[in-house]
Amino acid sequence: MASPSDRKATIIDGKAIAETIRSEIADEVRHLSQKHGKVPGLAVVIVGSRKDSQSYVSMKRKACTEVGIKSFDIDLPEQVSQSELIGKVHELNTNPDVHGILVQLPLPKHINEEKVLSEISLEKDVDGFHPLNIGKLAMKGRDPLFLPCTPKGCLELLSRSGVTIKGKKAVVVGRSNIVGLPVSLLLLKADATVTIVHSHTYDPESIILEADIIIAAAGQPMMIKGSWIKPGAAVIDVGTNAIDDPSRKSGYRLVGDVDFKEACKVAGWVTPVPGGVGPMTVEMLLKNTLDAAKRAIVGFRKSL
Ligand SMILES: NC(=O)C1=CN([C@@H]2O[C@H](COP(=O)(O)OP(=O)(O)OC[C@H]3O[C@@H](n4cnc5c(N)ncnc54)[C@H](OP(=O)(O)O)[C@@H]3O)[C@@H](O)[C@H]2O)C=CC1
Ligand SMILES: Nc1nc(=O)c2c([nH]1)NC[C@@H]1CN(c3ccc(C(=O)N[C@@H](CCC(=O)O)C(=O)O)cc3)C=[N+]21
Repeated sequence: MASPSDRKATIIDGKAIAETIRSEIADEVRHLSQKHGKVPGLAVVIVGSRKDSQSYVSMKRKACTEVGIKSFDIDLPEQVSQSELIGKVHELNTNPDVHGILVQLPLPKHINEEKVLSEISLEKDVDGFHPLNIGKLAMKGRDPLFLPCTPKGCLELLSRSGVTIKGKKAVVVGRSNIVGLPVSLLLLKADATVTIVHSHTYDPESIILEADIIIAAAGQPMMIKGSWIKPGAAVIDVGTNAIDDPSRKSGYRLVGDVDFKEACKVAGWVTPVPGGVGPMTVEMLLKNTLDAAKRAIVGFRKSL
């Protein structure tokens, strides 16, 4: 008889799934430009010079170029004032060649994130971070124009792996505006019973242990041990944490919020870090930009 330690989870290959989606998007972009003579445009705004933000932004810009989306690069200095940044957003709102606008987070402390995100035109909010888009996500019977990219990527990974959500117990670890909260709302819309664990939760282990689906987005390296996972559960690891690793040239490596090795022995499905949710986030951004361009160019309407 197989002992629990022989159990082998299916590793969800986010990178491969993202590549498939990328070629579908590239085909659609080509089709759109042949038929209408216009290409989708994405403005990526970065303020300051945080290393991690710069690396994420360059990944997004490179991905755009690869599928034929025109990337508008807006690099602003750390000291830029809130009103200058909002002025830039307004300019992009009225530029007909720009179909999507992304303001990379976090912003410097002197800038009010919510104020800036609220100024992005709803039709161009490809990050899905506009308060009205999030509000609609939270309400029954309302559909936001765009779903936030990381949460949308998590659900896409589940559905492409054949994991159903309806009626399942889902536990989300983290409640941030960009991941934890919207992914909880999406799971709820998909008819899961959702519990949210955060930094004040008493005994997170026993709550997580009940989950059929775990979404880990706490930013705590390898916090979730194998013994916290119900055998057969689907584990989606959003965490992207750099930890010191002197054996690497870079001096660090990326780990998730889940102990991947242990999870592989217990879970039914598990996503790796890197190569899981991260590449899907980028793909969902391209997809949202394509949808925004279709709406603007051919008046395409799609319920999300
Ligand atoms: N792969 C991808 O595409 C993306 C990956 N990420 C990664 O996901 C992780 C989360 O990002 P983000 O949501 O922006 O992070 P935040 O720091 O904004 O939020 C973290 C959340 O986790 C909760 N939390 C922190 N520590 C614990 C703990 N010990 N137990 C339970 N809950 C805890 C916090 O609780 P409280 O609210 O009480 O403070 C908070 O709600 C990071 O590693 C980030 O790098 C983020 C975006 C995209
Ligand atoms: N306005 C805004 N929108 C965002 O979507 C947004 C943001 N701000 N701020 C920061 C977070 C973080 N984020 C990631 C995107 C891709 C990977 C990704 O592709 N990761 C690769 C590894 C990348 C590497 O090797 O460094 C992977 O997991 O395989 C990770 C994290 C988007 N974010």
